[in-house]
Amino acid sequence: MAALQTSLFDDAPAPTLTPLAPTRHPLTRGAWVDLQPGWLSGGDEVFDRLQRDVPWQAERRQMYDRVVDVPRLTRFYAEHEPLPHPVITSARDALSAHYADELGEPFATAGLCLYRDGRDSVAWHGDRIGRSREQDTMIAIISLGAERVLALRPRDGGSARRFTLGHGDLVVMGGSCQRTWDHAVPKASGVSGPRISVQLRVRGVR
Ligand SMILES: O=C(O)CCC(=O)C(=O)O
Ligand SMILES: [Fe+2]
Repeated sequence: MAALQTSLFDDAPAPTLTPLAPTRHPLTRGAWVDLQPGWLSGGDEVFDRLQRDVPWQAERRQMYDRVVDVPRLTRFYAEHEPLPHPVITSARDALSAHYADELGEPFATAGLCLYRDGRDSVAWHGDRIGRSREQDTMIAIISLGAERVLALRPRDGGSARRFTLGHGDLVVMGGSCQRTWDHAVPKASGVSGPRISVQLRVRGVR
């Protein structure tokens, strides 16, 4: 019965993307981070739907000569695959339009990650599978749910930066960031609630 299916979210405010006006934080070596806290409002409904509907999978990742469990759940949406919430499509299109001149191509794929609590994390890495190994690119992330830190550190040494991402915040890593810096979401002992990260990337970059 349709009425029953929607009733769970009937009282929730509709998800809304506010106009894009991120603040740029330059890093070293032509890397930068754009931030817009609270870009998505009404994200509770989005979080609940994604947590419930996405076919989450345990992640295995090749690291050196071993395959290890990465402590978080993920789901990758390839280009043209239907996305699990319409607001992700709207966000992808708004970001593609906003960054068109600078990026030169649209955002195409969506990687979703579920950090079940503060014990889930992702270790230091750059998204260097594909063209991003040699070329500048952008990775846009919408953060939902529990506040977590996105840490960044230059690969050639130097001091790390930490950006706290809250519910509905947008962060875009750009310029040389994937090649010259690494990033991580460290374990957070005080965090008991879940976080969902939605990462938008261009074709051929992971
Ligand atoms: O959780 C995040 O916001 C970052 C995830 C990430 O860096 C990745 O999956 O490549
Ligand atoms: Fe990453």
